[in-house]
Amino acid sequence: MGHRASQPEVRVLLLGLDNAGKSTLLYKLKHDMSVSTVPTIGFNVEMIDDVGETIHAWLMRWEMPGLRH
Ligand SMILES: Nc1nc2c(ncn2[C@@H]2O[C@H](COP(=O)(O)OP(=O)(O)OP(=O)(O)O)[C@@H](O)[C@H]2O)c(=O)[nH]1
Ligand SMILES: [Mg+2]
Repeated sequence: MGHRASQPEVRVLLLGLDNAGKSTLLYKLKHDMSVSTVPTIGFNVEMIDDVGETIHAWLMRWEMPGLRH
């Protein structure tokens, strides 16, 4: 569904307690910006194309002592 042949489609199930930040993380990954959320009724499904660079940048930052957010 729209992904490049060299990049396999990966399906991720995001689980967490109420108000844990699941929707915030989902939309941060999709739009690379913080959005205001309301409690989710049911569930959200989003297609996100190529988050590799974003995740790589996060991992690089988290691996730097003292730079955690
Ligand atoms: N301080 C802080 N607040 C966060 C973070 N992530 C999300 N929040 C806040 O936590 C609240 C809940 O975030 P949501 O993303 O709606 O949480 P959710 O897990 O989707 O909640 P439900 O849909 O009700 O299960 C919001 O007010 C967010 O702004 C974070 O990393 N740090
Ligand atoms: Mg939610």
